[in-house]
Amino acid sequence: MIVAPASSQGRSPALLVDGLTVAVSGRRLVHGVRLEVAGTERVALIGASGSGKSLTAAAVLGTLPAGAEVGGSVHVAGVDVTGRAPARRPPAARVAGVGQDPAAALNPLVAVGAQLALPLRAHRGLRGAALDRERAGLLATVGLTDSRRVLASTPGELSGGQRQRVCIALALASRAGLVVADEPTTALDLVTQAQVVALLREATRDTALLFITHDLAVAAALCDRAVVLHEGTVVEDAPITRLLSDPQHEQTAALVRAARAGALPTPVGATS
Ligand SMILES: Nc1ncnc2c1ncn2[C@@H]1O[C@H](COP(=O)(O)OP(=O)(O)OP(=O)(O)O)[C@@H](O)[C@H]1O
Repeated sequence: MIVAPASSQGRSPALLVDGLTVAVSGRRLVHGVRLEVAGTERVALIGASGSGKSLTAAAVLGTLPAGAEVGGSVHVAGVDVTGRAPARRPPAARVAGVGQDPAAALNPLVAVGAQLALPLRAHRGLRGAALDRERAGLLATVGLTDSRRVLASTPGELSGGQRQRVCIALALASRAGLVVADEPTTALDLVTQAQVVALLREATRDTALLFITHDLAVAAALCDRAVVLHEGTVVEDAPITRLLSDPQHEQTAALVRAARAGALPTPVGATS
């Protein structure tokens, strides 16, 4: 089903999640989430641990656990992909994912070059010299200039930051209109975190980004707007500058305090 155009230009948003509910083993964990990401917008989905960020991201990516019950709708570029696995979505509704653990996302036994070749062949039909040029170009885009060495390396021969750069290159390889990055900097040291955030900003210049994080400071460095989740419900959706200066919900205020203190957020209602 094609949704009605959302923007004034008459184009469907890159992502429209409406009334999303997710239940696992009969337990409702996401309750009617609504969020929208326009064409080249970068939006943070933010909340404390357990607030439902990853389940929402998984519903968008089509990677919910088997048996999860989904309600409401997920539209990517106007295409209804609710409950559809990635392989059952048309190319126009492709979503690229970057996870929090690059070591888990990459095949440890296969050289980076071969892993990068897969989406370039499958989604863009590249072969031979064109494939080689695109691989080197993608690695340069993510700041890996020693492309010959990186392409020949297995993931274990790279640093954690280099592995995450490879994952971002993989996400860009399919030219999906929407990138969903679920806590992609969590496993990295502070300096590498800042580099990966800068890279994501640059790499998603022409792409929509849904950036999942518990850290409002990281979100502010990358995104213009944030959707705040609490116990599976959206409690606030506003420009990040407004969230920082004038949080409307207690949970947002807790995230602001945590960002200012450089610490992890304490869920609202916690007694310690
Ligand atoms: N496969 C699953 N089976 C059962 N419960 C789950 C499953 N995945 C998540 N949950 C539960 O759903 C709730 C939301 O989890 P989710 O992973 O979406 O939170 P999150 O905001 O991404 O947290 P974190 O920041 O810690 O990753 C939590 O209570 C979690 O325990």
